[in-house]
Amino acid sequence: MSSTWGETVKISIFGESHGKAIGVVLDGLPAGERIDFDAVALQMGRRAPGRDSTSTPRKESDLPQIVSGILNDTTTGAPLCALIENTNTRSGDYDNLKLVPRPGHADFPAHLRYGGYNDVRGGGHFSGRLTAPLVFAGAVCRQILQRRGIVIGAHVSSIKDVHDDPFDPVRVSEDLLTSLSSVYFPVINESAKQKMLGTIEAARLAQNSVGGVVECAVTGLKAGIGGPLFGGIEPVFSSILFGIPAVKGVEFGAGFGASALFGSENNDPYYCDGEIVKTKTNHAGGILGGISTGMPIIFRAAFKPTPSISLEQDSVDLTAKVDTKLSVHGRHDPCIVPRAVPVVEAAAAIALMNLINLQTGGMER
Ligand SMILES: Cc1cc2nc3c(=O)[nH]c(=O)nc-3n(C[C@H](O)[C@H](O)[C@H](O)COP(=O)(O)O)c2cc1C
Ligand SMILES: C=C(O[C@@H]1CC(C(=O)O)=C[C@@H](OP(=O)(O)O)[C@H]1O)C(=O)O
Repeated sequence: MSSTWGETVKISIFGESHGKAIGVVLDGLPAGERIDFDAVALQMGRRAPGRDSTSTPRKESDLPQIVSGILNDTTTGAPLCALIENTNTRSGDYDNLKLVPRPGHADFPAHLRYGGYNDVRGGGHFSGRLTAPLVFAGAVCRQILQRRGIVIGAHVSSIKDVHDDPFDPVRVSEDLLTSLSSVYFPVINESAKQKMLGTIEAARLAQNSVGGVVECAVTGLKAGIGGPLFGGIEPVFSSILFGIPAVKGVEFGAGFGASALFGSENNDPYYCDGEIVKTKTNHAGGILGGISTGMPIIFRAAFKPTPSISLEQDSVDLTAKVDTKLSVHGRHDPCIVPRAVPVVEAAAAIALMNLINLQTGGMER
């Protein structure tokens, strides 16, 4: 299983949901970067399971143990390794799933791909739990970026058919991103959140699940970062975002909506703000030709509804090769989206560290 991503700053995520621990090795970080571990814990806590009825009841403290790469709260330049223990596993929930795969989860294709040797407990290496080390890595990277004026924040843009207000793609402020990125279930319009909570609770009570969209913005990225074709901002961001379990769509700026506009509507007209060239609109989401324009980066990631639901569904018995019924019992998120917000922000931070390449002086301190 290849769970390594990145070139200049490489992350390697290891572990399984019901194994002893999960973790990450971060390679290529600049040395001499002070890391605020309270700020790291804040991000880990926003994603951690066991919060309330919007999340899985599995409780984990998700406190990272630093194995290497940090001395006196400062990066040494050596690979940074962090371990996160699994303390609250209930593997009996998965006894029957080895033989009867859950529709919508990775059980069946993973069984074929790994000859039945994959760990199905808790989803094994396919589990959303593996986003805990991703958030750790992102929490480290975002501090290094923040020191250079780059701020990342996201909100729950929709849950099923309930929508939050969108970001203003031209004027999204650092202050808004900072406040969104410090809380669980961030929204711009609090009244939308109440409706979203109702939608998640109704699905949970009906033994079902719902999906939704996370919208993320980045400010402070200077113009001229990125490149054409495969090394551009969109491909680099997309490849890490699609690595997040349950992500089924990624769009930048006006995204799919741009396909329904005239060129005259979609093009973002330029103007001079003193010495700085800006655009009056930002359908491009701050990216043209894979390169930053200096306007805010805006993108969205769509999450499918949680696959493990207790409603009865059709499955198969892989040993007897007969059709059967399955209702999944265990501890699952009725909706992945609220916990996935810090995961999307983390993926953006790691992607940006690769695009900027601090080792060759991409952005001044
Ligand atoms: C933060 C997070 C939490 C998740 N929680 C659950 C869960 O409780 N139950 C579940 O069946 N899937 C959950 N998932 C989704 C599955 O891990 C995912 O659907 C599965 O690995 C199959 O991958 P795919 O949907 O990308 O094809 C979660 C994903 C994330 C990112
Ligand atoms: C533990 C976490 O979420 C888990 C993600 C997950 C899945 O299939 O993705 C299934 C559940 O695992 P378990 O059955 O062991 O409770 C969730 O609780 C976490 O995110 O830290």
